[in-house]
Amino acid sequence: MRRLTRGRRASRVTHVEWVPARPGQAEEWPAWVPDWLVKRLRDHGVERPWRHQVAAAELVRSGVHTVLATGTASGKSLGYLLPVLTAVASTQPRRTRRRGPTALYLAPTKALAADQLRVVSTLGGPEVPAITCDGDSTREERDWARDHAAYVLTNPDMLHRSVLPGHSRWAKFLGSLRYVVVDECHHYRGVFGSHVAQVLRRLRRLCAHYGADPVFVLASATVSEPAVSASRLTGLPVTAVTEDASPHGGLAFALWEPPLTQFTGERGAPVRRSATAETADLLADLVVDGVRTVAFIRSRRGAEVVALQARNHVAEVSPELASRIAAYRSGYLREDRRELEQALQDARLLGVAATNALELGVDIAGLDAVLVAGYPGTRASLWQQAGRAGRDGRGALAVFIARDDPLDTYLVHHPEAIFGPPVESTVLDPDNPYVVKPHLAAAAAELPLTDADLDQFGPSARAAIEELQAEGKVRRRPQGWFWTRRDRACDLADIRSVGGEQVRLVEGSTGRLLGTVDADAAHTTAHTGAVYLHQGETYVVRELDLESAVAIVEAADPDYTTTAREVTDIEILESERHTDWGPATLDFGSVAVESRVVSYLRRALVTGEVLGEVPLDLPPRRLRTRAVWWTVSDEQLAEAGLSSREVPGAAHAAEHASIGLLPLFATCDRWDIGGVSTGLHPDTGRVTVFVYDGHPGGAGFAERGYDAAADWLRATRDAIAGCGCADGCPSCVQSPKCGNGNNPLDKAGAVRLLDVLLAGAPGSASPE
Ligand SMILES: Nc1ncnc2c1ncn2[C@@H]1O[C@H](COP(=O)(O)OP(=O)(O)OP(=O)(O)O)[C@@H](O)[C@H]1O
Repeated sequence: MRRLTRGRRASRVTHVEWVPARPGQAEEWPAWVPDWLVKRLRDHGVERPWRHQVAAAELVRSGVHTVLATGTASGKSLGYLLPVLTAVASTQPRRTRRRGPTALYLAPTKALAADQLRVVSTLGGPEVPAITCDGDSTREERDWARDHAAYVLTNPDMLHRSVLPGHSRWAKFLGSLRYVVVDECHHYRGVFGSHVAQVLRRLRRLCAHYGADPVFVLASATVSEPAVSASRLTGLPVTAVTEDASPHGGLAFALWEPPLTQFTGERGAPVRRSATAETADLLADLVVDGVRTVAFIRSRRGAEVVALQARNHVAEVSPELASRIAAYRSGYLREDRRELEQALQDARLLGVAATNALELGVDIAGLDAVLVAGYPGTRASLWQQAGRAGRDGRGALAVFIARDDPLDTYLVHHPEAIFGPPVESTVLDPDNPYVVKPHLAAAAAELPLTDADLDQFGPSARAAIEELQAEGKVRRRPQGWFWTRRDRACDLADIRSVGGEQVRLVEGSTGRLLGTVDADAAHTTAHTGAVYLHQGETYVVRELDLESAVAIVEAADPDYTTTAREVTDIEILESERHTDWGPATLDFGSVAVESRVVSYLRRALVTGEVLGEVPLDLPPRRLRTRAVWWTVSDEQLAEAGLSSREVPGAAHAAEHASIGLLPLFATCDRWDIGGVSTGLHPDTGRVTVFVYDGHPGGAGFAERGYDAAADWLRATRDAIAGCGCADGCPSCVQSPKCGNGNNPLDKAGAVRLLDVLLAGAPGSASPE
């Protein structure tokens, strides 16, 4: 640590948190855990369970829906495996076995389910017949899963497309279902989360039909209010276990802010050295010192650049050492991960630059340091990555290196947001009518939908089923609503997409179909000239043809990235929730948004320097969604000393920074939300700043913004005020996707505007 911060670099470390080593708190095995299971666990080095594992296991065993939200590698799996394996195991000889209780395990990725199968097979042995069932399974494997398995590992996609529509073949399995395990449940957020929430409601309805009422057990990263998110996801009351009793080694966790350079960006704003360049330097230094390090970078291209630069730096000192740095770029293949773990383990490799692909399911012992280049989007991910350091109980180092955006800047200056109690919550809206509707159709195709069923699908279900009826997709008969078409109802919902039409990505030189992208997202990510990342490979879009819904792309290796810029108008349709903050107002409700991509910006990959802006001619898109918005009165503007000429720049700057900071409170990506600000909005008659969900029907992010508004806008104010630049830069108020070229922006005005807004917010000291 000391060596890294020598000389000029000292000022780049904004904070070091010493996380002390903590001994584990073990308990005795619950009396109901069978001896064979205890023996197998002991054989695998688990002498006794940690306290939180027993707490969760007892709750689950007694039939309470439970979410286990403890730290990375705290042994969450064992917390649910104890009761689940105990319940579904059978000691009868296999041939004479009758179908006993079953369990279903859901993972967000196939790779994670495959990894979990190894654990379950090892612990469950012949007593628990287990198998994965996913898109790659053969017919024989699926048949076996249905007819013989006690523990089936799958994913929500497979449930949605195969298991639920074909439920009659799964009748015995579903009728015997005792437990549903939802692993890494913080992944089910935003629109994807809303879809999975509906898939789980369909699952529960079919289980009830076959006479089962399974207990749900969820595992989550540490987030705020895990029980609330888990309840929203499952539609059931859920109890949380959050106290982590597993041991960990000491960790020095440093926060790092790259220095300003002599480069200037848009409107003469100072540019910071890129997180990528800074990370490459740190990785090189650590490797030279023989420190086993993994650097996490958001994009695959970035990971390659970091590995290459680190190798070049190290080669100046020792060419031999340079070959012990690698980029991790082989997707999710398990063999690759195992090879990498092994190479790091036996020190053949000393430095790895990896994407988040490495984040889940890697058990690397003996990692001395972790570098995290840029906030990985959620605090859960940050800890998941940093938590890879020091797994073997020895002291370790983690460094978070800020990129130049408002959230990263805020974090390096506000360590409590990383080390204090979590404020981020896993956000999803199970009642999004755009999501509920296709799932109701799928449910009606599975079994006729009754009035009582509709209640399970939430408050928007009744209107949705009536729409489906008007469209002639379902018909009402005495037993309920039926699906009337010959096509598959489940095809109406693509649970990994946000809805709407799809644009195909076609490689021009080969005619190969690479995949699809939502038409709406195509405007911002697959426009002509865009650098497009697909499964880690880089392509440049030669042409986006919206009429035929095709983007022609070519593999390429450009040394720049692109960012689309759009302009937006917004209309308030209805305010659903309202609060007054003194003379200021805060609302949440439905809005109609019209946006148009007008150009794209090219930025150098390594330095982040702006290379130029290219105009685009794309049609406007319309979106009905939800937004949070605030206004202040004219008297408050006067109090803030803002003249009518200054108001638009102040509001615009506050809007940009608030979009940047919302992901701290709601697990969303900056790209999932948008904003609009105006000095005078026709629907409010006042200066108004909106932040909206970028998906039809909303995704829950704006609502979380409304609920956490005082903390969120206070953090926004502090992020702007705390940035070291003079007049605004990408680290505070400039936004890469601003369609107005970041003009006008008034940094100082934004702080004054937010101050008058927040004066009447809850938790504020009353004005003197
Ligand atoms: N009571 C225990 N005693 C000793 N080792 C344990 C105990 N419980 C779990 N382990 C070990 O700890 C490691 C991490 O466990 P596991 O993968 O279940 O954690 P997790 O919380 O699910 O991790 P992640 O954060 O990656 O989701 C495993 O190698 C497991 O065998």
